[in-house]
Amino acid sequence: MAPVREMGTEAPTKLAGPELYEKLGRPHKIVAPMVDQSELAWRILSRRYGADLAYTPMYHARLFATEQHYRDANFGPLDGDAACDRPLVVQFCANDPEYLLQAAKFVENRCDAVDLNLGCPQGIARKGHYGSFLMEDWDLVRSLIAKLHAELAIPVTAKIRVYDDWERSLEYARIVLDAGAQFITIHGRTREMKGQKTGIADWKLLKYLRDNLPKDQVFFANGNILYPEDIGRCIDQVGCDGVMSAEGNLHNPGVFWTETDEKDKQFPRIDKISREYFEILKTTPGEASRVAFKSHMFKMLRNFLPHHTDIRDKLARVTKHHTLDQIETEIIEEIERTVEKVCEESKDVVVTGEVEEWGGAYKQIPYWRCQPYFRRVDGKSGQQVVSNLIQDRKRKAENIDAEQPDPEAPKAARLEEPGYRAATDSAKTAA
Ligand SMILES: Cc1cc2nc3c(=O)[nH]c(=O)nc-3n(C[C@H](O)[C@H](O)[C@H](O)COP(=O)(O)O)c2cc1C
Repeated sequence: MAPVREMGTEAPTKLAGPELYEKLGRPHKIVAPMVDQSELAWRILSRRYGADLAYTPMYHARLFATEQHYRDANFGPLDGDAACDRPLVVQFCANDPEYLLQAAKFVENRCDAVDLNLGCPQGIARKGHYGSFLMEDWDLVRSLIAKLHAELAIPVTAKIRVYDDWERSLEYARIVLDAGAQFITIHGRTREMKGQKTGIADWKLLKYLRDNLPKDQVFFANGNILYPEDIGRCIDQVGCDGVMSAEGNLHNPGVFWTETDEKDKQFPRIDKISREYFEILKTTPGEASRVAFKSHMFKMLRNFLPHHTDIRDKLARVTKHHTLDQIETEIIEEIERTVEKVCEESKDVVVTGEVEEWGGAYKQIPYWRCQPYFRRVDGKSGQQVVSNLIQDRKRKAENIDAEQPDPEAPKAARLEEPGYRAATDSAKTAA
């Protein structure tokens, strides 16, 4: 059983949002909660590359409250450790205030706040009636947050999605805050925007919400982060306190590196980052970090693996039965040997394109470095299209090849990743 406060005792006094934000060192680069992906090892790695706050994956409150095995598998002895895993917010999904409180009690001394997931759009959340499917049940949202606000020793926070209707989105955010949430993270996409329909997050709506919520409300924006520069752009455009990234962080932990423009930090070589991540993995106990290994590697190496299919095949064959020694010799060392050789033979330069209408610029990054993922369009990888776009602009600037425009360049506008979507969106707005 989780430790329960004695009947009749006063609700604990705890930090309000602005005080908590100060205490945590005013974090503004935030690792998003990600099921099976924002586990301890990944959080440690992301912090080394600039993240200053991290969220755990979403845990199921009832299972966490009632099943020791579930807790042990997901939240090991070093999770929330003062030396290696703070500041930390632990996220739950829930539809029962009692279970939510019981679950939260287990972690109240091992994190800085507990977050309620109000954004999960997946079928499993519809079935279980949690995440974004509570957007129709504001009374339940209120009672879940209010319960933690009244009875948990640490602050409660919430992460929500938006509605198409801006006023409704604002009303919803106010419900969440009035119930007691101290930080609010707003993912600028609606519940319907998922999978192929992901689309761009709406920073204009996020700005509207920011402007109409209390000035001292701690507000994190989520969505559309491709490159480190996008973090500053988002803070400027939305006026938020911090920026949360999920997919951008998974494909490139360097996305949070804004201190310098060193390419080894912003777009780490995949041999170096694989080694660094693996060394962390060796020191992090618990099932969660081991389970996440393969998926992290596939994402960080996404652009590299099509060039080195032997490594892709070996990685695909990794199972939970592989020992760390086997992983080291079969995968990590193989990547190191291969990238060393490639680097000797190839040009290792990051080329930044012109500033696009959406306010940022695409980059051409060597395939052996971490970089954002662009979905395939018309059989072309997004990265190919980005390269073509940059080359085309360069040629035009140099007045070369004027008669033969690159046939791929116009297709860039049809790519679905955030930057591309932002490009088409702002073009539409301007029109
Ligand atoms: C692999 C993965 C797992 C996710 N799991 C969670 C989760 O546990 N809780 C949550 O609130 N959102 C979750 N999300 C959503 C992200 O936190 C984030 O809101 C969304 O991906 C948009 O941010 P992005 O544009 O930076 O990817 C997940 C996203 C991904 C890609």
